[in-house]
Amino acid sequence: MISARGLSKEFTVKRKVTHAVTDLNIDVERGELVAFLGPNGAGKSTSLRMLTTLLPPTSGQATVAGYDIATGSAAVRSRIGYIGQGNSAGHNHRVRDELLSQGAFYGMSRTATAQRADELIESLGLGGLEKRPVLGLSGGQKRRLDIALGLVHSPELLFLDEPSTGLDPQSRANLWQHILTLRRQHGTTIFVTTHYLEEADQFAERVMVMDSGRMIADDTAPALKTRLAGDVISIGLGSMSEASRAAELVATALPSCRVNRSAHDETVLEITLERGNTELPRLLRHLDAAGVPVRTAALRQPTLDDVFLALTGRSLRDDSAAEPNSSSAEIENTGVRS
Ligand SMILES: Nc1ncnc2c1ncn2[C@@H]1O[C@H](COP(=O)(O)OP(=O)(O)OP(=O)(O)O)[C@@H](O)[C@H]1O
Repeated sequence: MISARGLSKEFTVKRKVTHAVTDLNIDVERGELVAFLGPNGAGKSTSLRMLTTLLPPTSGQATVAGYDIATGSAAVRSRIGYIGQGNSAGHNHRVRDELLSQGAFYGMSRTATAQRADELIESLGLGGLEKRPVLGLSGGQKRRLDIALGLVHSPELLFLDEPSTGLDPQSRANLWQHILTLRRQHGTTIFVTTHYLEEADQFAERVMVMDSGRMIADDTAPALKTRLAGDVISIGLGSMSEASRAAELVATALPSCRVNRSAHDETVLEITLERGNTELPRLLRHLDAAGVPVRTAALRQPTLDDVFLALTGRSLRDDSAAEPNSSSAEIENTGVRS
């Protein structure tokens, strides 16, 4: 569905060159759901705009839905849907009229457009809103209308640029349910950029990570986490000196792990390692036997943010995307010797 080789884009503004995207290589199979992650300015939108033929690349080539983006842009456009970051619907127009105009724009017959509009209104949960002006829709309803507009001509491939940004958690979850249902029903290939790491983790089969215009990772979320991040065990000690002693003992017992002090509490050690669930009991016994009582212990599965941190040394998570990690399990340890 998508094959890109060496795709690059430079912008020159007042003689200053920005390498927005450098040497991008992508292969996406029919039916895949791929999440494209990266911090602000990483080059995600520029990549999407090149793949959707909105922006000519500076160098490199790509075929999308079987056609070259440079020589077959009309064929590409007729086979894809692109939902950008802004709302695409006209504010004073009514929901169903917008869908009908979109069908006419793609050269569909009136009957086919009307049938498709009604199908999309039903499948995107817009029933009852057909005659409502776009201005009167909620944020989540507007985004669902945008998606419906992108799907009127039944594209094989749908590009979504941050579809859920600005929505409350419930509307985001609802939007994703609609996206997943569409995919299940029609087998649409979906390529989505998002700032929400949890969404990518939960819904995408494949995660591509961009940073500074380059692709730095491309795999399934579990594979990236296992290969790059590792589990994190946090253990709380009674004092700074006990934490130092525990850090030495841990580093000796598990030479391949990483031991850091928590940024929030220096008496807490954060130990990054593989197979945290089997290592945690061993570690507790070891510290106990050495006479270092552990006050608290917690095991956290890695997140995609840990993956980004491992790759770049920086966190991808910003405050607006922050959500508690529901998979962490906390275990109390009294520190009593056995
Ligand atoms: N039309 C343009 N002219 C000049 N520079 C641009 C243009 N479009 C993008 N850039 C620059 O290219 C780089 C990549 O931008 P891009 O919008 O692709 O990033 P992004 O990953 O989509 O970011 P965000 O998550 O904020 O949307 C940035 O440094 C941006 O300032």
